[in-house]
Amino acid sequence: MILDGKALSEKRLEILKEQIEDAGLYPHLATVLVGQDPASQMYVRMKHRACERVGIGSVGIELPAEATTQEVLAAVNRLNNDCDIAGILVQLPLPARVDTERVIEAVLPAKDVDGFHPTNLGKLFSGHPAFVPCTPQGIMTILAEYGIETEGKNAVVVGRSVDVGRPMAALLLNANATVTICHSKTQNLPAIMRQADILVSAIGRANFVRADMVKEGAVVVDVGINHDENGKLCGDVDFEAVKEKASAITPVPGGVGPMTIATLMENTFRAARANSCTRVL
Ligand SMILES: NC(=O)C1=CN([C@@H]2O[C@H](COP(=O)(O)OP(=O)(O)OC[C@H]3O[C@@H](n4cnc5c(N)ncnc54)[C@H](OP(=O)(O)O)[C@@H]3O)[C@@H](O)[C@H]2O)C=CC1
Ligand SMILES: Nc1nc(=O)c2c([nH]1)NC[C@@H]1CN(c3ccc(C(=O)N[C@@H](CCC(=O)O)C(=O)O)cc3)C=[N+]21
Repeated sequence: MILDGKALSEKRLEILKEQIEDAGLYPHLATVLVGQDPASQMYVRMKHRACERVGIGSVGIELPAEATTQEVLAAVNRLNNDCDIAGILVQLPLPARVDTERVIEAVLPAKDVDGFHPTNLGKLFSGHPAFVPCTPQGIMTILAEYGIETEGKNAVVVGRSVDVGRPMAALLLNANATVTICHSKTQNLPAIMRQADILVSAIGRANFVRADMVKEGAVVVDVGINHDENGKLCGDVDFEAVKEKASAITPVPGGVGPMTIATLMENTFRAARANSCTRVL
């Protein structure tokens, strides 16, 4: 079974558009982009396009690559204090000189639609999620929509980043899976991966996950966004070989990525509903 994140995201965006209309709200998402990285520019454009589709206004703040931590903090503070902004997304990665931690901690947790603020991550890890990072939340939506059970299952998450691997593990744990988190120092990684009923790969290496690392019948979720030797977009998983072994698998493109963006839109609507000072503009 191919887990069609693209189709599911389209469906969720349609539903969301109606919910936003019915609520009589015109939520706004602000993105903060520092520098001119073409991939980051593309992601921000994709997010603004999704906003437009569902009836969310978007404000794009762009700062030069030389911006200081103070300048980024000032931009975030202005957005925190702007009643019309429901959600704030600081596009990552920030240039190395900028103190990413300080910037993320400056975003008001109530506007942190990325779910990266320590308050929101703490809530997630304590089993009381508020805003949850969009990529792992989108993956949970895929699993739920396709009726994939997590309770009691062995879940293996490869990758421990704050934006994907760690919150993915917390969500699976909250959903009663038995969770193992692996990373670049993990010993016997293929043997651990072969134990997985649900295998999530968030590494960032083309064709890392081969068929011999996957248990027959496993559910395989591919978070990776890479380019193969021919420059073609691909995930972490050797899709053609692994799909023969897996009971279900997400493709790249068209799997996790579109669900990340749909979840961002859902989080922004939630932020707007909770934001007592959001007015209809
Ligand atoms: N589809 C989507 O919506 C999204 C896709 N992505 C993509 O997902 C991938 C991961 O993103 P992100 O989590 O931000 O990346 P990071 O680079 O922050 O983290 C990668 C993780 O993979 C681990 N890792 C790297 N190499 C190996 C290895 N050989 N064996 C085991 N573990 C390894 C690292 O371990 P260690 O900690 O030890 O260094 C690290 O924990 C990227 O391709 C990114 O583009 C990211 C966000 C959203
Ligand atoms: N603050 C912040 N929040 C993020 O959520 C965030 C971020 N920074 N930095 C970068 C990563 C990456 N990310 C993706 C979103 C959509 C696709 C996506 O839709 N991909 C399409 C393919 C798009 C293409 O053609 O390249 C797909 O997989 O089908 C991928 C990756 C969000 N990120």
